[in-house]
Amino acid sequence: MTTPETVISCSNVWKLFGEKAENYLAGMTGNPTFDEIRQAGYIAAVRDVSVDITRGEMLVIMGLSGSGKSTFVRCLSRLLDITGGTVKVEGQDIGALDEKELIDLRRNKMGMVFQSFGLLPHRNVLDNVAFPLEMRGQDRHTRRARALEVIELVGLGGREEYFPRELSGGQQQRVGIARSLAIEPDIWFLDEPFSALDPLIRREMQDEFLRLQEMLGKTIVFITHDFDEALRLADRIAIMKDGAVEQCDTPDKIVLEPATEYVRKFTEDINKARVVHARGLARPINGIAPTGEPIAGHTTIQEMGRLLVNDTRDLMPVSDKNGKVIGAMARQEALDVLFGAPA
Ligand SMILES: Nc1ncnc2c1ncn2[C@@H]1O[C@H](COP(=O)(O)OP(=O)(O)OP(=O)(O)O)[C@@H](O)[C@H]1O
Repeated sequence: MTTPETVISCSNVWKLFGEKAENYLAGMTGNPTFDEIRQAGYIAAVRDVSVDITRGEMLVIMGLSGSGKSTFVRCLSRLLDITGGTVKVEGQDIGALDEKELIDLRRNKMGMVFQSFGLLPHRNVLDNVAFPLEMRGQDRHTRRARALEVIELVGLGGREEYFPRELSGGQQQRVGIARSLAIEPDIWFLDEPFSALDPLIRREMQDEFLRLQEMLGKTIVFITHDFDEALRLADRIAIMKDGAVEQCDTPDKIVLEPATEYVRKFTEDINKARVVHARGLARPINGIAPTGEPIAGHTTIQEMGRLLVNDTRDLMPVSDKNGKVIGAMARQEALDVLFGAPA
């Protein structure tokens, strides 16, 4: 098995707001809480965060308002300078880049989408999408061809001549997405891109987004404060509180094994059967392999509800997407997730 390649690596990242924050951080002893730091006159927007993001992964950052999500993601592209720690992008310490190198990195490797769509009102869809290519100095013909391609990709083919005011919120956000895709970024930062949309459109956009990701396989950091959205999209979820990451894990792990009381509270109202997959319950096979038809690892417990109830096996083999058996799932454990484990 090949080890996944790390694209972004954060080690002990701190971002404090306040006068001479570096000095305060350098003199800091122990592990002060968010409130203790505030009493000293600083806001600890990001507190000692270490996380690696691998190629093609979708990491969803979630947490309540003010927990540090946007600040953290801004540190990853050095839109904000960090107070302590290191952020490496493809092995390069971005704190060591000069202004020009930084602009090149952002222009060539990184795409960003924000909640406020940020479209240029006097430009039509085509010209909005082509804008970053224009900034790169590409000729008219090349930018038009690329813009048309991504407009098609996000499902807005035929609306190239429309102006933002003639589009719905969902369509405007598609333009925002197309614009950030135009430059073919390897790394994509999305800060609550769907939160201004009404629930139905939001769900449609999530489906659309999953479809796009299936095709493009980008490395994505996606912020949301909607847990359902996080569960639908994420390979891993990082839950932030007071600037720190409480847990960074797969959705299955987050709901099955919350690392802290805070995470447990976050997950308590979630229908676990909808989130947990067969692969999340699969354990390595010791001794005799279970028999019978394997369960596909990506099946949720909810999807296999009927099978679980009717099957008689204690242990069921679980397979990966190539059909290879990767472990065994105890049927009782899956039934406990389905019906809620007895207290
Ligand atoms: N420029 C700034 N100066 C001082 N404090 C700031 C600044 N930017 C953010 N903060 C503070 O840092 C903390 C984290 O803010 P941040 O915007 O990262 O949170 P968030 O989780 O993204 O919130 P939201 O979901 O509301 O966008 C908050 O306490 C905020 O008030």
